[in-house]
Amino acid sequence: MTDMPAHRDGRRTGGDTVHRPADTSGSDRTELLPPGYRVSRWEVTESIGAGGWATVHAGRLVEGDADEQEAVALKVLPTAGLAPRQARKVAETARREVEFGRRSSHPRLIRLLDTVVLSEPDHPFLDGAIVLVMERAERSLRDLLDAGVSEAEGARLVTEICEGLAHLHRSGWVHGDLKPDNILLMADGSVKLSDFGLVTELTGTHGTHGYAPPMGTFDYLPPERWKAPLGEQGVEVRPSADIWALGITIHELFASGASPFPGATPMARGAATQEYADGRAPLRLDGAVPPFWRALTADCLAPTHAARAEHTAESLLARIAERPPTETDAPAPSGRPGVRRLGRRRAAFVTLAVCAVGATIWPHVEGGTASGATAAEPPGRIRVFNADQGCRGRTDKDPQCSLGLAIDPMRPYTVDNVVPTRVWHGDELAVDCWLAAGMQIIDEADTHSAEWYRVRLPRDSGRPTAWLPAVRTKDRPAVPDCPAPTPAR
Ligand SMILES: Nc1ncnc2c1ncn2[C@@H]1O[C@H](COP(=O)(O)OP(=O)(O)OP(=O)(O)O)[C@@H](O)[C@H]1O
Repeated sequence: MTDMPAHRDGRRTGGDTVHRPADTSGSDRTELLPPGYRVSRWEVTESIGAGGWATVHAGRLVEGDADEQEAVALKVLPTAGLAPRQARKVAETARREVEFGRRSSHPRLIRLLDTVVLSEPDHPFLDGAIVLVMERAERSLRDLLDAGVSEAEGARLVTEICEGLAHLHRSGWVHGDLKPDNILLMADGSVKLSDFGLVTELTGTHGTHGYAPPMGTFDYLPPERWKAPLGEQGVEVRPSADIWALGITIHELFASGASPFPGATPMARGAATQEYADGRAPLRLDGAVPPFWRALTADCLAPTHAARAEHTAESLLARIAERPPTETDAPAPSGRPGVRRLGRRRAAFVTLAVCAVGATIWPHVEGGTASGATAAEPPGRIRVFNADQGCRGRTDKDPQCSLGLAIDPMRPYTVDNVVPTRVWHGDELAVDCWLAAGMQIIDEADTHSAEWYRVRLPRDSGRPTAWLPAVRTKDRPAVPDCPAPTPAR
């Protein structure tokens, strides 16, 4: 979130000029808290960066239980020295983040672990500052833009962004400031949305809209926001605003950071946005954006709320799941599928913990045994292991904790390559055979493996078998080698 004129991209919303006060700390804002500084049970290790209102530091847990998250990010929102109006904005930002963090939890959203108010009578700039303690990401999507991504990698990233958005919208919230800076990448490469300072709860008779402070980031604001009246409650926002921001983000992802709207400054690009929305200029998408994503981006960038509203995060996820495979998804000559254009990026990540589209559960697992398997006695059995600690030790089959089985172990492990049947931590599966060299998978604990197990599916699931990455089980049964799999759909 920002409405600062001096921000990296000169971002600021229209009609609400707010200037950051002179920094009274006497130091670089990003070093607001020195290494070793103690914030409740955490200690600052280094600085990460600064946004419009906040500075973010890396921290580690120095007092707590062994199963608590050790690496955290500490987002500091100082209020001292601000004019009353600015202080109110910071407090409102913090209030939204905390309220949202308290009520929402999803694997695609950065988790808020705690909030702390600093008491530093001898340091007026820090005294009363609010610190949000969050899970720590490795970097943001912004860091990937210059180098560009392959289509397969882009597909995975957009899928995961949509999963986060779909959850938000389903739960009745609008993010309000979606952009590559607020799309964080964890150590395993998975996506989590962050920065909920402008998050808005949908109200209205049918829960269709909410009201937010007149802030945001110029380059990601939908055309209607430029003309939105500012009422007592703020400006009206709807989920379609996030879909617009998603369209800009997808374009930037495939076009090495380029906006679809021409202009040297955010204001100029804003003017171009309005020309397009008024029908005075066509939408010109960069040729680097692959055909499937061009069509999707154009729908996200439908010029009016009404036209955009039919493209929800859920419907986009379903479209992506149906995406026909392209050349970059096909096995590479080296026999290591899909890795050619990933460069330093890893081959494939376990990204299928959540699959919002058409998931059905493993219907015959009772007491942890897959009794509905197809043929007679299987050569082996394995238990599913979920690296996400929060998903272990629960028995409620929460969809957020479900794991996917691949259709083809040689293709990227993405939503278009999984069967509808889901499995959960502890499920026992019948195994036919072991594959040594499929698509390489990296789990949340950074375990790499190209090994897979072919597991049997229940009789009524439409196909006899599917594939579980070996990183998803701790068992190593003595089963025969699988024959080389033939490409499947
Ligand atoms: N949980 C986190 N883990 C790791 N880095 C983070 C985390 N949250 C934020 N950051 C990084 O810290 C920096 C500042 O983040 P912040 O949310 O304050 O600002 P921003 O989103 O860049 O700007 P603004 O909120 O003003 O639009 C960014 O580089 C961001 O990627």
